Amino acid sequence: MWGVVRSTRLPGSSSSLVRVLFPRLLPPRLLPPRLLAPLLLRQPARQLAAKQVKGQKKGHQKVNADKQEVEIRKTMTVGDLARAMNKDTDHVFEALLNTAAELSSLEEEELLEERWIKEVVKRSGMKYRWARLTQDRERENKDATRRVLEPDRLQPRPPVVTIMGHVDHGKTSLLDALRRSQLVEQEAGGITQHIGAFLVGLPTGEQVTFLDTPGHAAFTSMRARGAHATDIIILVVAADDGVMNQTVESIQHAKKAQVPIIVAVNKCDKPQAEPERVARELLEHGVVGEEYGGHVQIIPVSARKGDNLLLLTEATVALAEVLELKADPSGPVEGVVIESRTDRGKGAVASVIVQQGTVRRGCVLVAGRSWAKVRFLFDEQGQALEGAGPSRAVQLVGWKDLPSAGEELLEVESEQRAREVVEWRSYKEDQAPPEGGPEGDPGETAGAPGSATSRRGRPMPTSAGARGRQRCTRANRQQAAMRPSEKTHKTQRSLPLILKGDVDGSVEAILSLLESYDAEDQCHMELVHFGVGEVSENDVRLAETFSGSIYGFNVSASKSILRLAEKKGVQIHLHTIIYKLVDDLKDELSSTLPPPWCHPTS
Ligand SMILES: Nc1nc2c(ncn2[C@@H]2O[C@H](COP(=O)(O)OP(=O)(O)OP(=O)(O)O)[C@@H](O)[C@H]2O)c(=O)[nH]1
Repeated sequence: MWGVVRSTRLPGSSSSLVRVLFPRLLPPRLLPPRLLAPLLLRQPARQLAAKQVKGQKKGHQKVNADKQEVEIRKTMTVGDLARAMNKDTDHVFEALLNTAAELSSLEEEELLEERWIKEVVKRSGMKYRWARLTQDRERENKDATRRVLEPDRLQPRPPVVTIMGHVDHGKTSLLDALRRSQLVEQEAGGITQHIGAFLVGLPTGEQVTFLDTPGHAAFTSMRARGAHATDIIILVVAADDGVMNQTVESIQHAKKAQVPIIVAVNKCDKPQAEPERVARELLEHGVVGEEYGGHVQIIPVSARKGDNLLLLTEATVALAEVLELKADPSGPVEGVVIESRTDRGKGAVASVIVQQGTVRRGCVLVAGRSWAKVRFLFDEQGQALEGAGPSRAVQLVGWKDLPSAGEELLEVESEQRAREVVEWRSYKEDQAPPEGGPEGDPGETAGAPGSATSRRGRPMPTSAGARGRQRCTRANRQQAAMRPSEKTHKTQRSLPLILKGDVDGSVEAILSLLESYDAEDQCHMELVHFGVGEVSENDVRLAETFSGSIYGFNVSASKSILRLAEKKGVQIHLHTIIYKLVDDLKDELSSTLPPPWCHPTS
């Protein structure tokens, strides 16, 4: 989706240099003499230097002491190593020539194997020192973890349900209809707040918590996490449209997360409705309805008319009984953050689903790298609560920083302990390998700091926020590590970016989209900073320092900020439609490329 307009590789980019330097990709006779000569010259020089060192056995100790020391870690990219050695990345590639290292696929942001890290240092006439090992030995694990549950304390709890399905099949209408039915039932005059989830009570007294996740394709990553925080998925399929792409995608999410499905065949009020056809189409995707001998309940409904909504909720409760959902309402709180935002009056506010324990005022909680001493709890009607037990969705006020959606929530014994956990996680996150590294799918990183584990022990995908933070830290580190001359004479084209959004969920969704950017070799997208809230003076200053642009989604910028930006030559792009923002960004990335007729020759 990112295809930047011109596809010509930029001469001089590190990847093209690798190919030039790597003889297997380009036979030596094709190498331009300008590049070949220094290579041929350097090789014997290095061998000679090695021979000289061998011959000087007596002076060996002294030579070793004189060598430049490089601090190495087990996880280092080519770029990291180059910076640690105070060299450029081409030096690292060059040092790996004539070794078995896979240079053809090696890029600046790729992790190097430990043996190649050592080899590069050795071949550069330097010596290494393990940085991380000594630090790790000194640093004890201070993280907070989930507790081991005691079976005799467990009590039945309401199910947490996510509604998924194809665009326009009626997810929002169904959620609204369910929420309305609840309001009518309670006859509550309170204002319904969007807190990412709401509780529906049945006439029989049972309750269901519905996760109110956004339905658009752009929010796929959030939905994936929704599936992990949920007990049951209601799959909405329009009776007049049948099984479509995102219906299949939702089935896959459910299967991957091992969450059972109930199918709501919506729009059954329409004359074109064919619920039987939907049931047949679902068979092809392994969703077997009861009438075909399977276990999946397929219920015809109409969100518009409110038909069969009670039946749908009852089916959900019946399935929950089969699942024997239980939790311990006592003991330390555990949960998951489903939404977070900054409120003018209340400060950082997080909507969470409680999974174990009962959250109360005064509880000290950690979520990722944020912590809170709970000052207030509110339900979706804006009513203050004394406490909220398992499966309840509540808004919590009292956070020091905004936690990210999808993050695991854990109670700790004191504020001091919370600070300790957050400090430990920040340290671990800074140490973590970059996304796309050899440690597995970045979306499925288990046990990484700030990532959550579901109640069934399934790993929750790392939030786009956590990955974005890693990216930001690296971008800032790289910028900080640059010599002043390099800051002004960077050869690789790059677009430094500052991203602001109204709520955490929208920032996460945009970060997920940015992750699919695949034209790094043409223009490097450098995420300098991202966050929730209006465009601030600090954002403009950052953009000025990095010569970058600010992109805002559903946020504004005051007149004084706009004036400051104009004065500093910083561009602010404000959007209310996510795809317009992405299109605008694509245009800006394309505009950083040179016109096709003026590629530099060296
Ligand atoms: N006739 C009929 N129309 C419905 C029903 N439910 C939803 N619609 C209509 O279908 C359209 C899409 O409904 P939404 O609830 O926005 O669908 P959605 O799946 O949430 O859409 P996205 O958020 O874009 O994925 C709207 O025009 C609704 O009025 C229904 O039960 N019957």
